This record gives sequence, structure tokens and C-alpha cells, in this order.
Amino acid sequence: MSRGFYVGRFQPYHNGHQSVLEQIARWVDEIVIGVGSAQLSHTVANPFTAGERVLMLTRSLADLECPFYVIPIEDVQRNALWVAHVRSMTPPFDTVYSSNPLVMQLFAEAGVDVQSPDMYERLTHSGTAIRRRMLDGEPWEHLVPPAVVDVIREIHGVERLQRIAGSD
Ligand SMILES: Nc1ncnc2c1ncn2[C@@H]1O[C@H](COP(=O)(O)OP(=O)(O)OP(=O)(O)O)[C@@H](O)[C@H]1O
Ligand SMILES: NC(=O)c1ccc[n+]([C@@H]2O[C@H](COP(=O)(O)O)[C@@H](O)[C@H]2O)c1
Repeated sequence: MSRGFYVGRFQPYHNGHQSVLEQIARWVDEIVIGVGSAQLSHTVANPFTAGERVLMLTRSLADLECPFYVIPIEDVQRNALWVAHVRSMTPPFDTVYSSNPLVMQLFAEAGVDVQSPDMYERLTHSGTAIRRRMLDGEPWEHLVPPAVVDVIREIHGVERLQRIAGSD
């Protein structure tokens, strides 16, 4: 049984993340997805709660032909302890999939196999670019799975982001 670990803030979950997870699903038996910085919400860089991000992921991956677990993970103050903290919250995994240099370094130092999946249309598909579009009132819906559009509408996410930023 091979299990892969994929972690992100998913603010919001977008088609780049979905494309990577669809690839990982072909390589492993099960996927553990960590919703990072779970304690953060209601800020311009991190507008959505961990629970809202769990909804986005779970609904978007409903048809994935690979079992997966979505686990919120709060940050800790010491990077040197983060891998142990992650492991204490997740089912065991063999391989980490990430392009985040700090995540890659911390897991490599802990002796875990780390792979960097290719980026999918990174210029447009980043949380930062999508939040910018929401703030500017530009179309963003085509950059995320349909289920994420539904969740963000349901929670009035764009209005929340615009109010937090003082731009409504
Ligand atoms: N377009 C993309 N294609 C493939 N992987 C991506 C893409 N965008 C982000 N990732 C990867 O997904 C993981 C989680 O990233 P994260 O949730 O921070 O998304 P992000 O789009 O980089 O967000 P932000 O711009 O808010 O920092 C990281 O390993 C990141 O490199
Ligand atoms: N010390 C820590 O708590 C620590 C260290 C490395 C990564 N992380 C988290 O892992 C996640 C990595 O995701 P991104 O690749 O989306 O940045 C983030 O939520 C980040 O805060 C936390």
C-alpha cells in the first residue's frame, strides 16, 4: 500500500491543485491531503476557513478513483518540528508531493521521498492570482473546479474577501 502526501493552503483550491492530484492518483494507492495553515481565515491572503477548504477539496474530488483523506493542519512556531507535527495528524505516507521549497527541505531532511509535480498554467492558476481577480471583480470561476464556485457562492466568499480588503 503506497500513500502520498500533498499539502497546500488551498486559498482557494484551484485547477492547478486538481490537475496535480489527478496525476498523483495514478501513482499511489491512497492520498493524504493536508490543509495547511488551518488556523488562518478571514484575511486577504487566507480568506477561507479550514472547514470551507475541506468542503472545496472533498466536493471537487468526489469522482477521483483513488481513496483520499483531507486533514486540516495548523502551523507550528518551529519549522524543525513541523514534519513530526504533520505525521502526528496524518495516516502514514511514503512520498511527499510539493513544489514549496521549505516543505521539500523539511521532508528531505527527515528522510522522506519528495517529488515535485509539474506546474499547471501557473501564471493564471495560483491562489494569489485568483484572490486578486476576486478583489478586482474580474472572472475567476474558470480557474477553479465547479464545486469550488458553489462553495464560494454558498459562503459569500467574494464579498467576504472584498470587505476584509476594504474594497467593497
Ligand atoms: N498551477 C499549479 N500547478 C501545479 N501545482 C501548483 C499550482 N499552483 C500551486 N501548486 C502547488 O500546490 C501546492 C499548494 O500550493 P498553495 O495552496 O499555496 O497554492 P498557490 O496557488 O501557490 O497559493 P498562493 O498563491 O495563495 O500561495 C504547492 O506545492 C504549490 O506549488
Ligand atoms: N512551521 C510550520 O508550521 C510550517 C512549515 C512548513 C510548511 N508549513 C505549511 O505548509 C503549507 C504549505 O503549503 P503551500 O505549499 O501552499 O505554501 C502552508 O500552510 C505552510 O504554512 C508550515
